[in-house]
Amino acid sequence: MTNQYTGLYNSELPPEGQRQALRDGAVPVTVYGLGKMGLPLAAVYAKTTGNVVGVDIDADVVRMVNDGECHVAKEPGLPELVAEQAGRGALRATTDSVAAAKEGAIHVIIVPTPLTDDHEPDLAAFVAVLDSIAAGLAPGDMVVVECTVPPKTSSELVVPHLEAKSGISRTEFGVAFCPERTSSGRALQDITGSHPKIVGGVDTESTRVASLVYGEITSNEVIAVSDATTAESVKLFEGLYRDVNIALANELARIRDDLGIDVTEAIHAANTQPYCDIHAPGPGVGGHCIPWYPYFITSRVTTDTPLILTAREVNDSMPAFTADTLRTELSHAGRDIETATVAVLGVTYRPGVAETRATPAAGVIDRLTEHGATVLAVDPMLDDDVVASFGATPVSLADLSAHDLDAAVVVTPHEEFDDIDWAAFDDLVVIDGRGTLGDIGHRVYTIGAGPRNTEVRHHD
Ligand SMILES: NC(=O)C1=CN([C@@H]2O[C@H](COP(=O)(O)OP(=O)(O)OC[C@H]3O[C@@H](n4cnc5c(N)ncnc54)[C@H](O)[C@@H]3O)[C@@H](O)[C@H]2O)C=CC1
Ligand SMILES: CC(=O)N[C@@H]1[C@@H](OP(=O)(O)OP(=O)(O)OC[C@H]2O[C@@H](n3ccc(=O)[nH]c3=O)[C@H](O)[C@@H]2O)O[C@H](C(=O)O)[C@@H](O)[C@@H]1O
Repeated sequence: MTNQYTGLYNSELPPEGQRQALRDGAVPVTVYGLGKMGLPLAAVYAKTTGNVVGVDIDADVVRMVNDGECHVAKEPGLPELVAEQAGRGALRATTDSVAAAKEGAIHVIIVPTPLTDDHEPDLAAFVAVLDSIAAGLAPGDMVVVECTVPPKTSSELVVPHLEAKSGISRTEFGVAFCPERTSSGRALQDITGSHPKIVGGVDTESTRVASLVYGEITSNEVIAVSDATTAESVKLFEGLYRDVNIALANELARIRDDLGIDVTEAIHAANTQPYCDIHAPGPGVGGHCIPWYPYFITSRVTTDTPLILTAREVNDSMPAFTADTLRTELSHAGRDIETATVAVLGVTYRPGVAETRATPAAGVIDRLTEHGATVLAVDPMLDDDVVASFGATPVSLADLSAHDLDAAVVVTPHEEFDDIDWAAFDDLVVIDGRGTLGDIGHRVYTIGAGPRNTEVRHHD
């Protein structure tokens, strides 16, 4: 197997020669995973290097990329970039991961690293990619891990696994953890410059190569930390910080009725102090990142982590709190949730992102069902079968007013909900999960802010 390319690890070229080789396409890049994060990343690598092959197990994704189409919704600039890079031959896609590994000199891994039901990191897809890379690894290659992994994965799994499976000494290839710090909906700007890029290698040469590569990808600074485990921890700490601070906001929202204030108003005022950054309360914490990353730490340490786990308990309690609050508000209005028809608005984990992993809507639907309610659900980004899989009756936004609703719960405020004609409904009781509703002419309880417009109405 000979690769007519320049491997950067232990390269004898001077640094500027390495950068030029990268920009000239003489350092082929293989990106494993072409999803919400992998496709924008591959497209940016293609724009920078002109020589990227993307790997995905989903043949439809591969076909669309090769046709210059973008399967990721609501990513500004991405459809144009994919079309442009595929059109000029800078970005190709394949399901043949081994063939693609043999072509690559830089291997970028950005496949799902989910959690099992018993809160263990599930690295099956990640290891499958390692096996493919091992089959195509060559001396001088660089492996870049962008998907979030537990601490020590790069040094204690990636390196020995690749060395054993490829037969190539660990002294001949590089491995670095370079976390994806991207938010859906702003992927291209996040990948190319919103934040400094963190890189951490399993050895000095790996850190050097990762710094050189990302110096060409981002317009922001590249922060080289001490090693790969430090970089893995940076990514997880960011997520832990977010989860714990959302939990504080949620706990404050739970005591809102005791205090009799608008807690979100108090949070906004408190945050005018530069040392205070209390996050926003809501119906729960979803996605395959923030609610899962804490377990990437707790599953790997022996020391007790009461704060991390308590924050998870608080955040996981919010879907039930939301449904229980609706039951209370209906009761205050003289109505019984057991005979109520309730519409859950928004099933994805956050607006504008077609992702349902760990969505709070699941817990809200479950608890409403436990209370005996008839539960409908609306989500403009999801197919009916996906919505139905959560145990609710799917309803289109257009048909919603045809239903005799008693209540609604806004879990995920998609922008399409701004057009709802609330006047078309009689005497609703509404839970506003994210504080996005204005004066809609119905009784509303906003998580964190509390009830408004509560004068009793006669329900015919
Ligand atoms: N979604 C986000 O906001 C962020 C995610 N991340 C990290 O990136 C990872 C991926 O996230 P997303 O792109 O959102 O996931 P996604 O589910 O949107 O896309 C994953 C893609 O990988 C493909 N895939 C699965 N197994 C594969 C395999 N063995 N080989 C090749 N392709 C495979 C899937 O077909 C899919 O197209 C996450 O698990 C997380 O660790 C990091 C920062 C942000
Ligand atoms: C530290 C941080 O801000 N991480 C970001 C986060 O993005 P993600 O797509 O998971 O969305 P998110 O805004 O964190 O929201 C996660 C969940 O938490 C909820 N949420 C968020 C912020 C808040 O104040 N209150 C709240 O309840 C959201 O509704 C959602 O259900 O996780 C991404 C990741 O690591 O995958 C990361 O790249 C992103 O930069």
